[in-house]
Amino acid sequence: MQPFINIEHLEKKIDDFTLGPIDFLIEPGTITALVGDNGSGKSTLLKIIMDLVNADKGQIDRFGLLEKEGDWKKDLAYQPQTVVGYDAFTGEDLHQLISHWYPTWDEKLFLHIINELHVPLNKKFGKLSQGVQQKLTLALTLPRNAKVLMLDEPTSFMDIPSKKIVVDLLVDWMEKEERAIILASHQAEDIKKLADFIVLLRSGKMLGLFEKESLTEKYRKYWVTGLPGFETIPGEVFRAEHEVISNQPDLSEQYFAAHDITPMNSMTPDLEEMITLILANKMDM
Ligand SMILES: Nc1ncnc2c1ncn2[C@@H]1O[C@H](COP(=O)(O)OP(=O)(O)OP(=O)(O)O)[C@@H](O)[C@H]1O
Repeated sequence: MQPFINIEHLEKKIDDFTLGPIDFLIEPGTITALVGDNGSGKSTLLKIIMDLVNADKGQIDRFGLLEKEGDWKKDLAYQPQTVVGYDAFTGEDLHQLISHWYPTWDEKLFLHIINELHVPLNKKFGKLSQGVQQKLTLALTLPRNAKVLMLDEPTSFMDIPSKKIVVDLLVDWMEKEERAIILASHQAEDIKKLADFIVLLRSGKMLGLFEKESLTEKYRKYWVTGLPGFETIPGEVFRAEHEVISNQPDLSEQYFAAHDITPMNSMTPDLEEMITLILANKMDM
């Protein structure tokens, strides 16, 4: 199946910051999370995909159309981290304006989101709290029914119950047609629940595109005392005082047995921990 978006050798320099080279595909039916430390280039990458910022090198193929050709914008719905120009309008004003621009607008879905997230439509956007602004913005983005939804930190200001509702709304939205989501997020729970793939960015460099499970499944974390400090055990990719993470648990456990070492406990490491270690460059990949 043809990918919705194909990004090849993309690079962008802004002052002393360099994004890229970036290479990845967005396939129909997938959710990809862009994850990286602050200032790693997630928002810039989304803006380049949306053609709001020009890249210096590389190319983006959107729905089979290269670069600037064709009318692809209706197929890409983008929710920026901060929306500009909404403040003076009420939710209802924005609803009327935006729903008219999109022939595929799903009014039922809009009303459902407003209802689920308790968004008042009679107040000016600028007077709403940041969390409610995010809810209203999502309600004005999701019903456009684009093929690809690009969300930049969509739940960062929301309360915990609302974040859960948004995850459910996005899962439902994905199920209706062949669609895809690109999500820039620092929210570990959203990433865990939603992402199929994770693009890791560190200071503008793409560390890779990982299947979410691949970041945890093959690893095992052991709590262990009595390890020789001078020797790396088979499979070891990370060590702290009484912790070892291994990418070859069988070999590590053979080593423990051969050296009369009994781990106090072991478990599959948490996704958040693995991402933290990789971004901090503390783990051998
Ligand atoms: N308009 C701009 N002018 C100057 N520098 C910019 C501009 N936009 C982005 N940058 C720089 O580009 C880099 C990447 O910023 P970007 O906002 O893309 O990161 P991010 O990963 O989205 O960060 P965060 O997680 O904090 O939202 C930063 O160093 C930032 O200062």
